Amino acid sequence: MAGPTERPVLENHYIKAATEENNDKNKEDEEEKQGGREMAPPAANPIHRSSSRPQLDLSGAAIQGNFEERDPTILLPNQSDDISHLSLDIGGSLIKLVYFSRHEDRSVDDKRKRSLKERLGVSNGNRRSYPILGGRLHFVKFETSKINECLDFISSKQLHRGGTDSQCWHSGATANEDAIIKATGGGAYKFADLFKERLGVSIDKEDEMDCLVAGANFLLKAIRHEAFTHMEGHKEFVQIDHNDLFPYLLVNIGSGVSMIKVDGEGKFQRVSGTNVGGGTYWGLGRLLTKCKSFDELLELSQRGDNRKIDMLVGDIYGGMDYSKIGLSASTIASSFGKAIYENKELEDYRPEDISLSLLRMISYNIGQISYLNALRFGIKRIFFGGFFIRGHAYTMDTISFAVHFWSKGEAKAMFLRHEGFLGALGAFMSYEKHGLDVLMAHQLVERFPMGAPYVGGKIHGPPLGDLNEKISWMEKFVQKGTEIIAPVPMAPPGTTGLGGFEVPSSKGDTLRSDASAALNVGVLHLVPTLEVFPLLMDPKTYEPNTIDLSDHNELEYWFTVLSEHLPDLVDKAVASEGGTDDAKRRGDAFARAFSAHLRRLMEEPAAYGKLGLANLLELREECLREFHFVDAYRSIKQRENEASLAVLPDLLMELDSMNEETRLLALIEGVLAANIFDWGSRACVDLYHKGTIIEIYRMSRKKMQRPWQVDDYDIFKERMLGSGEKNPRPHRRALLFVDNSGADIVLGMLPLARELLRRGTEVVLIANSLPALNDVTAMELPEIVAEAAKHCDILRKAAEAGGLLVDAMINVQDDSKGNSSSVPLMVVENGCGSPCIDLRQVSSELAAAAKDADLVILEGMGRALHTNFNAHFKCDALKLAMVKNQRLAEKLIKGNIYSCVCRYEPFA
Ligand SMILES: Nc1ncnc2c1ncn2[C@@H]1O[C@H](COP(=O)(O)OP(=O)(O)O)[C@@H](O)[C@H]1O
Ligand SMILES: CC(C)(COP(=O)(O)O)[C@@H](O)C(=O)NCCC(=O)O
Ligand SMILES: [Mn+2]
Repeated sequence: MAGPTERPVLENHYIKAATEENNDKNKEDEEEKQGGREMAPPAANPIHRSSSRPQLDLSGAAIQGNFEERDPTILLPNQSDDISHLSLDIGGSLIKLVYFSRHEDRSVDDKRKRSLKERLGVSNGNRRSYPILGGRLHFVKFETSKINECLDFISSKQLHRGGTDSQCWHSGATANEDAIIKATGGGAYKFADLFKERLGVSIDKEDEMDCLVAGANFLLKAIRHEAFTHMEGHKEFVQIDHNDLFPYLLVNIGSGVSMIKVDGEGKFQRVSGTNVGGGTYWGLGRLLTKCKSFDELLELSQRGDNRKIDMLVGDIYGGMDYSKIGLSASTIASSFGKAIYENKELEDYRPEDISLSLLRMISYNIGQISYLNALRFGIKRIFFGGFFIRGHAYTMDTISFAVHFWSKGEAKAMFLRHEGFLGALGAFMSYEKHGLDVLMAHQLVERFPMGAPYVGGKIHGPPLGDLNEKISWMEKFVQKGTEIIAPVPMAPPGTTGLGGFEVPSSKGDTLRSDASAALNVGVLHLVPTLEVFPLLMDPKTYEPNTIDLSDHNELEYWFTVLSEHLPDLVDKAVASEGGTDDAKRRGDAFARAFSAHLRRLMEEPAAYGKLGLANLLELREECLREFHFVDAYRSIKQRENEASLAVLPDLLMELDSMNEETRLLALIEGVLAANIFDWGSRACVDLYHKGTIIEIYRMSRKKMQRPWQVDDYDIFKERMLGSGEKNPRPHRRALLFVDNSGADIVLGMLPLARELLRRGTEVVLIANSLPALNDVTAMELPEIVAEAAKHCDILRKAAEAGGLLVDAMINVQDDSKGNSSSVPLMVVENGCGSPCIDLRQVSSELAAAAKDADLVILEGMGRALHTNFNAHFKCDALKLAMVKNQRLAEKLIKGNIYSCVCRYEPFA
């Protein structure tokens, strides 16, 4: 288990200016060196989930001092980061820093995409008079006593140069003489001169309460899993209804405590506070225990027994309860009360016991005063923020217990994942026209890269400047035999027993070190182009995940599946990058990083927010991208596409020889059979050693017998072909969420698309924006369609009408010019880079394409089973998948591996 002892390792290898952004430049350098550009998919990365590459000017970069020294500093004298905005909250104990790094818009707006946008009515211009920028929000903190390190950090990242004034938020202006940084907290006044002197910037002071409230309101509205309850060691995320947020009581526990009644945006009143707060615990605790750090003090408390120093009811009542007024013998009657009558000195008490008594005293007191204020104003919800809480389970349990106890369960204590950053976020929001205030949950994606800077001080966020640094840092851990920990810290599992006034039964063993990033926050990606899929029946109640991993058995099972799959994935990833030594090293680092995430999540499943299987599968893809594996299954996809395209003409001929009814069934069978090509499934990968693609496809087709385990085919058939004489009206537009490359798309989904086109339905093929396993991407699909169209008039005309063949079809005789009657076939990216799809966050093109659609077809295990199995739509929906996992088959559909799902849900 990692603990504070890891700090020296971090410190040794930290390079101050080599920051996260360096990754991107470095990546480009590496790609250039390896000639990897041609291999990589086109530079267009239309959805900036993780692919931003702000440019750094590395010219003149130099290590100051000896690399072997602790803390070597790299200076980048010429680097002016693409516009950054910085805001600060300088408190009595800690400096909180929020900064923004911009995604550079690298999307290639090619001819095909432009025509698609026109067709779909997606405007490039924003509805606002100024665009909301895509980018990333980073959260870092420093101890206020180490303000110089904070200034070094700002200076090394040039954070003060981007945000010169509110106008340059959009213009990318560089430094000027009048640079201004928004800051709140007392230090904004106290240190204003120091900032001017050291960085040449002026501090624009923002009111602390305004900022706290603005920050809290933003988080509660825009971050989906921000607020949670924590009772008796159990953490549960709370869905906040935006229309029913106010009033609430905000209790910010910093050095001191503020209690603010919040009635709306900018509408609030500081109703109370207490001087017994985080500073009291840390200050008094330091004096009484001689602890050197806050975390040390907190960790001591976990091994303490407060009965040694607190006076309990039983101590006064001779071991008995005072049951008449509901006090048990073990209730604390008087914190530290035992010290008055025992003839002992400070040295006679264990620091562990003192720390726990102090923590309980302060937490109960704050909980109680908060409750009284909530009662005063008839408020039921209390949100607690501030770094006193530090994601520490015992602290939260104690506060929750107090609120619950005194309010007799009427009031609820809730906590915030960005607990200490409310003020800094609020200050950030006070920059005019940044657009943050109007961003909504669906436009924010939180990522957890290894070693994202989180904690300042000597560490300045782990030493992970460029990828090389990141890998060296991880290798050092391995050499030292220290377990690598995921970037997000860990509150001890099962921290408390009863909480409350009883002696906690277990307080956990170790407190995750601050050095590993102390809270449950990642890097917040702002992606203004994401939208909620408009055809969702009820976005508010929509939950993408079918499998909830908060069930420990479930988590354990999927953890094992993903762990066992790792070696094969690493092989493929390394091979996809030419099998070079560099690729092997990155592969190794990826495996360690992803394993660390898995371990971290096993210990605390809610560490990164609410965890579903889709999140885990996406995390794996993100982690691959983090280690610069652009497309691990590239060559496999290519090989399978080619093999499948070679047999497509025969399949089409066979289909065309059938009558309508036989053909429709054959098409659905074909989709289900071809969904067997899934490199994410252990069972399927084993299968691929036993035959060629075509052999496996044939075998799968042969076994495709109805009834399927879930079989709504007859209703679907009736909707498509009607019954008796009546010919039903064809669907206007079908959205086909396609899955895998190769046979799946070529022999399964494309023939189905062709049938829909033949019947007069517009078809939109929706594919991933970024690679994930062997899934086909929106970038690859036009090429595949073009190849298929060489063998098929229907596809060709439709693709032409859809603007798909603008540059892909060179060899084909065009006999369809002027044929305006053909129904278009389009390809649209979904905004994802995962085998699953969260329909709350899709590309704006997909949202636009959905406008006229009356049929949604979701294909594959990831899109139709792991996610969206229970999703309802405002149109007809067909979910098609082969279940390639025994346990899932049993659990979800009471079937077996290779059972099939054909679920049709007509819109009433
Ligand atoms: N690494 C740390 N160093 C010092 N105090 C910490 C640390 N982590 C958590 N704390 C607690 O957080 C409190 C500061 O919380 P914060 O919300 O930053 O308030 P302020 O704005 O007053 O500094 C400290 O008084 C202490 O109780
Ligand atoms: C990653 C996947 C969801 C991809 O399936 P697909 O959407 O391609 O049908 C699936 O392969 C999966 O759940 N794999 C893990 C389970 C296993 O290996 O059995
Ligand atoms: Mn897939």
